[in-house]
Amino acid sequence: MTLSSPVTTIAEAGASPRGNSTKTGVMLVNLGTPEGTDARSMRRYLAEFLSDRRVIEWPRAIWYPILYGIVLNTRPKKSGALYDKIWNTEQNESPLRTFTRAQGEKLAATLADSGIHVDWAMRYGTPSIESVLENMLAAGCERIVMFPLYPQYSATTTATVNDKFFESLSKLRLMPSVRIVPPYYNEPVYIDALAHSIETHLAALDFEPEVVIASYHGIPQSYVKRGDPYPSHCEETTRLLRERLGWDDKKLIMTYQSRFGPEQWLQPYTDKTVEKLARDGVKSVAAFNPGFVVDCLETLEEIAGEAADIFRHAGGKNFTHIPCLNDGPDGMAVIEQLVRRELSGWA
Ligand SMILES: C=CC1=C(C)c2cc3[nH]c(cc4nc(cc5[nH]c(cc1n2)c(C)c5CCC(=O)O)C(CCC(=O)O)=C4C)c(C)c3C=C
Ligand SMILES: [Fe+2]
Ligand SMILES: [Fe+2]
Repeated sequence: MTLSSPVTTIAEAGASPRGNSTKTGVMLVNLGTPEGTDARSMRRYLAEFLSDRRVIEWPRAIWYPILYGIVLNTRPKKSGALYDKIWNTEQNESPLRTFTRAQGEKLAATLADSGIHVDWAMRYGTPSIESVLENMLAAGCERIVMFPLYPQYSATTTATVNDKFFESLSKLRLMPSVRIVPPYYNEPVYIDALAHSIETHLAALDFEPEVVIASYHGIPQSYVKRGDPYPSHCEETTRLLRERLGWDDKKLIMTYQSRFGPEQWLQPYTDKTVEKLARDGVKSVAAFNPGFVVDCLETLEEIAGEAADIFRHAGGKNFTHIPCLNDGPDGMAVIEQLVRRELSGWA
C-alpha cells in the first residue's frame, strides 16, 4: 500500500470496518534531523528543511538561487561539524532522534493496556509523517491523534507539521478521524514540569545562578509582523514560570537564539545577552530551553557549548545548562496528560 495512490482506503490498508473495535493511533511529531553528519546527509536534510515555504517565506525566485548556490554549498560542512560534537555515537544518530524515540516508546508502554498504537515521526527526514500514517492505517487505526511536539505555536513549526499531515491524508479516499494536540505553552502540567526540572537542577549545584535565562528558538521579526503569535506564547510561558517559581524579571530573563540569515530576528539574542551579562559583572548563570521538547543541536551545542564559552570568555565564571524535559518523568507526564485529554471519548 502506498499513500501516493488516491484510491487507497483504510479497508485496503487492512482496517476493520468502523464499529466497537475502532482502533486509535497516536503520532508524536518532531522537527527532524539529519541521518548522519557527513556533508551529503546534511545537505539532504537542510535542502528539505530550508525549501519549506513555512520556514523561509521569501519568494522562490530569490531564495532558491541563494539556497542552491550558496547555503547548500557552505552550510552542510559547517553544520555537520557542529552535529559531530553532540552526535550519539553509540546509536549513530542525533540526540533529537534518540530522545524522540524514547518518548514514543515510553508513551506506547503507558498506553499499551488501552490497545492504542503509538508511533513517532519527523517533519523533515525520517521516519516521515506519511510512512508513519501508512503504518497506522495498516494496523487498522481509524482514529488518529497527531501531536506536533512544540509548546509554543509558530507557523514555521506547528503549522508545517499540520500541513504535512493533512497533505498525506489528502491522498486517501477514506480518511481516518483526526485530532490535533493544540499548543501547550500555558498548560499547568508543562509549567510545573519545567519548574520542577529547574528546581531539581539548581538544587544540585554548588553555586547559585544570579540570572536564569529562558532561551527560545527565534524566528524573523517579519513573520511576527505578519501575524505569527509565537513570541506572545513564549512570553506567556516565561510569565507563568516566573509566577510559579516566585522569581522576578531580573532573575528569570528570556532571550531568542539560533538566528539564520540577514533579517532581524526576535530579540534579545541569547549570545549577545550572555556576553553582556558577563561584561556587566554577573558571575553565575543558568540557561534552559523551554521551547525544545528534547535536547538537540540547538540546546547541546549552541547553549551548553557555545553560549557557555561566550560567557566564560567575557569574564563569567559558572554557566550551567538545564536539560530539556526529554523522556524524563516530568516530560512524559506532559505528553501523557495532553494525549489523554485528546483521546477523551475515543479510548
Ligand atoms: C529560517 C530558518 C529557521 C527558522 C524560522 C527556524 C525556526 C524554528 N526551529 C525550531 C527548532 C529547531 N531548529 C533546529 C535546527 C535548525 N533550524 C534552522 C533554521 C530555522 N529554524 C536550521 C538551518 C537548523 C539546522 C541546524 C543548522 O544548520 O544550524 C533544531 C535542531 C535539529 C537537530 O537535529 O538537533 C530544532 C529542534 C523551532 C522551535 C523554530 C521556531 C519556533
Ligand atoms: Fe530551527
Ligand atoms: Fe544553532
